[in-house]
Amino acid sequence: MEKVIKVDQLSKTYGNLLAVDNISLSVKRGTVFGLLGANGAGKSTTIECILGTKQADKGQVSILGYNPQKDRRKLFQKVGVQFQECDYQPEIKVSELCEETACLYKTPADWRELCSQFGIGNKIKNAVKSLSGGERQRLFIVLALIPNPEIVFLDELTTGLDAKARRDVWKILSDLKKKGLSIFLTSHFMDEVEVLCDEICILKKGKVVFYGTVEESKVVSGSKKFEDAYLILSDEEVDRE
Ligand SMILES: Nc1ncnc2c1ncn2[C@@H]1O[C@H](COP(=O)(O)OP(=O)(O)OP(=O)(O)O)[C@@H](O)[C@H]1O
Repeated sequence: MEKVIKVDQLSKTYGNLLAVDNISLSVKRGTVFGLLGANGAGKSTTIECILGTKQADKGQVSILGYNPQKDRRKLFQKVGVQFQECDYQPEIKVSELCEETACLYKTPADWRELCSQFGIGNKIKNAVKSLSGGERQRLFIVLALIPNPEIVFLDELTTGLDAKARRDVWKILSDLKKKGLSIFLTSHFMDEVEVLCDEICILKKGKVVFYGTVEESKVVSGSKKFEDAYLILSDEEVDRE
């Protein structure tokens, strides 16, 4: 199967801190890849180095065969990114932000349909700043999908969403995956990872401590439940003792 993301021996330091330590991974087309790890394990830094928004100290990255730093313009049309926050004019409405975003792409998705799929169809006339935290989070997923991307990066996918909204998001992403979308996500919710991810990589202090499927993680750790497997492999239990 074609690999849409290839990362080879990526490292990134902040001063004396080795935040990403020699990470290699790849993502196959039409699959969901989950990057997991405790707070501070290096997930966001890895994503930013993959996207080229942060300069890695070492390593090679290719997205859809392009170098993300050199071929930013070409990748812009093909890759969606969910931001935790984004800059928008203070009074801008949901519809205006979506329209402005759609204008940037050659073949944008129907943002009205996306908004209603994500349960914010009745909010499009409202100011973005008036949305609840969970509504804004859903809007940011919509914005990431407006490019009609081949790959989408979703950092802390459903943080702040209620139980129903989380399940709705899982269903929509599963449907998009069936249509060929490749998804790179981070999440602290193991139920979500278990439902969505074809492959996972667990980081601890910037290093890969497990790479494989959810099922394999259970076998390797001798756990029946994935959450237990995650805690054992990421060593979070030991750290908290
Ligand atoms: N700009 C920065 N300058 C200095 N240190 C940083 C910077 N950004 C991140 N770090 C540190 O690098 C490490 C990795 O941070 P990162 O944000 O990548 O972790 P994360 O796995 O995404 O965490 P979380 O789950 O809390 O979002 C942490 O120790 C963090 O404090």
